[in-house]
Amino acid sequence: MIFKVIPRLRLLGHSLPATGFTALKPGSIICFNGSIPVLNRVFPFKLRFFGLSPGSNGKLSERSLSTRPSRPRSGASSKFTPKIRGDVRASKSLIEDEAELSDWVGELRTDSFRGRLTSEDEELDACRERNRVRSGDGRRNAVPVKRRRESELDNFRESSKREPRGRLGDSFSRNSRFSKQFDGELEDEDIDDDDEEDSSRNTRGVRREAQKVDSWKGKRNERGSGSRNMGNGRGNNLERKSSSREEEDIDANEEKRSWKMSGAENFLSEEDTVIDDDGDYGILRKNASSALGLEKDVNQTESPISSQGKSDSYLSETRFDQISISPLSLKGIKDAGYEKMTVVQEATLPAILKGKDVLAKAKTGTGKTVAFLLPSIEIVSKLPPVDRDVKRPPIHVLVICPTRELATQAVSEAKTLLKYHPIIGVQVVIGGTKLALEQKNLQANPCQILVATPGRLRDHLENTAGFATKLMGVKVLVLDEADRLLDMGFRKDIERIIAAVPKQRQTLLFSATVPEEVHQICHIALRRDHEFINTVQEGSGDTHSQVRQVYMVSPLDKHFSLLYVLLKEHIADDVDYKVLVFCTTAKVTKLVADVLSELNLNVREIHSRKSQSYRTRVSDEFRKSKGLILVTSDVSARGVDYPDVTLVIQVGIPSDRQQYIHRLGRTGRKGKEGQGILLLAPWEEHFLSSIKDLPIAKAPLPSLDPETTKMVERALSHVEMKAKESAYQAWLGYYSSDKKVGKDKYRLVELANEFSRSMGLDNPPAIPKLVLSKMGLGNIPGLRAR
Ligand SMILES: Nc1ncnc2c1ncn2[C@@H]1O[C@H](COP(=O)(O)OP(=O)(O)OP(=O)(O)O)[C@@H](O)[C@H]1O
Repeated sequence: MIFKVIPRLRLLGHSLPATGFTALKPGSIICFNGSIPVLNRVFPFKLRFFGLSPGSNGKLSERSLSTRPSRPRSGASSKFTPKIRGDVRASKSLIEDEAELSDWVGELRTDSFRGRLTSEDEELDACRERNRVRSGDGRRNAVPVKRRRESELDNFRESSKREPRGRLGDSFSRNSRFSKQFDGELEDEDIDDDDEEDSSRNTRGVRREAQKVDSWKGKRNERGSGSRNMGNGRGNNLERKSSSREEEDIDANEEKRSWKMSGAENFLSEEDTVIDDDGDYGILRKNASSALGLEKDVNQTESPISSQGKSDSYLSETRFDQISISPLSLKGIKDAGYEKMTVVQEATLPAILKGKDVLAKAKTGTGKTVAFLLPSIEIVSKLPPVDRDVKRPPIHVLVICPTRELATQAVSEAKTLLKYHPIIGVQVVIGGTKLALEQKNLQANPCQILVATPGRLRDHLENTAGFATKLMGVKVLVLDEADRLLDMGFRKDIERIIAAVPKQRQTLLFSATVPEEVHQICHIALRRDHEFINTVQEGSGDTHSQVRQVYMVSPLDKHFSLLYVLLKEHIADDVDYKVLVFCTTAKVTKLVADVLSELNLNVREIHSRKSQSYRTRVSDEFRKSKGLILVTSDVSARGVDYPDVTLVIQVGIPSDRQQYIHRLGRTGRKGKEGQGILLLAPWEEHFLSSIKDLPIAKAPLPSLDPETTKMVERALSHVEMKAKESAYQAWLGYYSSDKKVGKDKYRLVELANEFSRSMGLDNPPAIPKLVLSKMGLGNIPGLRAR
């Protein structure tokens, strides 16, 4: 049984030696000063039934808003990380992308405990498609918007006038949403057929290259206080692994594995808090000591923020043709329709072109991809051309993205910028596609820029002849969504990749969220003298002011109906609606999509259980569409650039604050308006404390008439039992890993059964005994074991 698990998980790679983390070694920091003048702008609030009036939320009115006019839309960790021999194992060695992190534990269990089951996803897709055709695009089912009772509105207006709440520290220390992504799903099967094939492939042939890397690695000096010196810091418990190979651990400990909290939240210390701002104009640069509270103001003269006064605007005043970039890049930029640089592009370009390592923080949808791609291309364009006869032409720029969708998107942006650079090639390597095909492509079309997901990159390192040698040519390493890539779910892969690229390189870390933990561990990748460039104005919050955020609290049994009504209201309100509905796990995503589809809404679903070709197809469709609802797991949470998303609904608690911000960031991109609704059950309200610095206000629940409730019940009764069973189990797994909810197992089971009833089930679905015991729920009354 164990041997069956290993190839499926592709745990054939070498593990890194034991690692821990050194104390904080921050580099210099630049941040955009909080005093940049701004013009407040109030956007019309579109969630009319909420009764929010502009500025009604004290926080909102206090925030600095964009000076740019709002363009109308055109046309309208591990809590369940397996513990192995007492060592916390938070990452699978070769996880391809973010979503797979949640899958692999479930997959492991499936294989370990029950053997493989058949997937029905594609059949359901076809069925959903039939439904869609039958029902048209869903718009004609729109019901008139129901008016809120006046008193309800008044009450809400009153309550939303309250003062903004104080700032609360990031919740990253809950050890990441990765932990929450463990969803306890056992029924799934259709992940990465190709990956499975990859994993069993060529494992012996791999060794040569891998050994080369390892022996080379051994000779390397430490990079700054770097990754090889991670055994001494706080949080050693996170990665206190011996150098034994990952699959060996799995073999030996299969029976001992338990899904417990890693305690990773303990690895931070409050004393390391960075103070970002001292209230001066311009750029405030901080060095390492400033991160400990001793700030050093060295206002930069070479790159003043010409966007002062527009701190919430994504565009700066600097045009691309005013800066020193190659004419070929400039032509590509022009063709892309970019005229002015975005604030983050303007702020980071000089530092990157100067050769600095950069950690950059900028809000969602503000052009970070171009910010790291453009200077990277400039760097490559200045390198001497690679001789055609070179057997293994070097890769000069390596971009790592946490999801396949994001990697594909980055490549597409790179191609746009490279349009007039005939001799610079770009390629992508991602999971879910044939490794052999990628190997062929890499061979046939040498590229200087490679975009990859971490797991697949490791696959190539270990399976593709000459690949390790090519990586020795890397001059620029980029970690997009850096906080995600540096958290426990990807850490091992990232460490392995960092070990495979030269120490003498430039490293760029970009994200919309840079929690304090990232400052503490970024030395894994960055030089000590790196610059932290923060374009998020102090006090403006990490989300966009033009995105109206509300939360609603309602008992679970109303969630399906409420979701339906919210969607119908929105559809009626905006003919060009484009909605993302985020769910907690892949299986819950599927269930919600099934229900909404039964309700004749125009729905697509996307999550890690879908084949890559399906994911690509749906993603492309949603990008181009209007009048569509995409029900999704966290595969769409980060980075994906769907234009003109009108509403983001998050059902249930996101895994952490960062995830909330990134999910919400799918709307309100490029300065556009957007709306966000967080739908919680009463016992999920504790999550609000982690986002209490954000301008989110409580909204009243839309009223549910008996007819709507009946319709939803009917729709639920049409959803396959198997989908409900899987969702129930996944739900249980997800919330078991929540610090608060999962603490009291008796209460957890009561809530799970409430969820079961909300799906219209009289009795909760039975769960395999072994799974229950692995989840620590063996003897809890209220669960049905089988
Ligand atoms: N200078 C520019 N002018 C206009 N549009 C731009 C510019 N640079 C990038 N864009 C566009 O802005 C959009 C958002 O860019 P991108 O996806 O890189 O944002 P991001 O900051 O990485 O967002 P996220 O944090 O969600 O990943 C893209 O459609 C991109 O093509």
